[in-house]
Amino acid sequence: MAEPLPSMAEQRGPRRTDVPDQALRPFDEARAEAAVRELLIAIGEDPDREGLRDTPRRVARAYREMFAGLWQRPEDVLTTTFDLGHDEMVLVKDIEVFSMCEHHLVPFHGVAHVGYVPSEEGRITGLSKLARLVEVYARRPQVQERMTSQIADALMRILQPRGVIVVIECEHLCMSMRGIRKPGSKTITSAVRGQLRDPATRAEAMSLILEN
Ligand SMILES: Nc1nc2c(ncn2[C@@H]2O[C@H](COP(=O)(O)OP(=O)(O)OP(=O)(O)O)[C@@H](O)[C@H]2O)c(=O)[nH]1
Ligand SMILES: [Zn+2]
Repeated sequence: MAEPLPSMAEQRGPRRTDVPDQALRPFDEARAEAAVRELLIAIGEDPDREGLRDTPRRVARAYREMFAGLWQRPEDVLTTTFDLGHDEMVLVKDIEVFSMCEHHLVPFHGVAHVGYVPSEEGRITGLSKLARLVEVYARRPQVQERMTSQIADALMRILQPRGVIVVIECEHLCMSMRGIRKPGSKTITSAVRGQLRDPATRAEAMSLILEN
């Protein structure tokens, strides 16, 4: 007989409301594997049948990759900056995003648009770094609203631009493949900081984002 697992009540720690910016501990592949094996048993499957034998290991590795953002800091990806003297808006559109809904641990995916107005000195970053920043926050258990504001706040803090706009459009599979089952619905979130709050600048950014 397998040892009974401790009840959820026994396993729960104190409730915390803050979201840590970093992983609380290193990734524990053995624990992830054991948990997936346990999940397969819980859904009535045989984790020892041929097709499932390697699944706990595969899922553990896939989770390590999908949640890799927990071990990354935005400072580490926004390293390359240049003083180009360009002080007009820079916008990178249609950055593909895959994240995991923290309520159901199923994916949500879509696109992110990230724009900023550089500081007076025109300090800018590499364009790919904006996409890397999106990845840092997407590869975590997330809600779309928090991911949107985390990206905006990290850019403001590290690059110190005059303003930032982040718009994210995603389909949540927890609304498509289960629950309410509404495939195709899109959730749009935005976070606007600094000078981009100004209606004219914001409208310019939004028209660039929405035009095809
Ligand atoms: N605001 C927000 N809600 C989300 C996000 N991802 C998933 N959700 C919602 O989180 C909610 C969780 O609701 P619960 O009632 O606790 O869970 P549930 O019974 O599985 O809910 P249903 O999905 O309605 O079946 C659902 O309404 C989801 O649509 C997100 O990124 N942002
Ligand atoms: Zn969900």
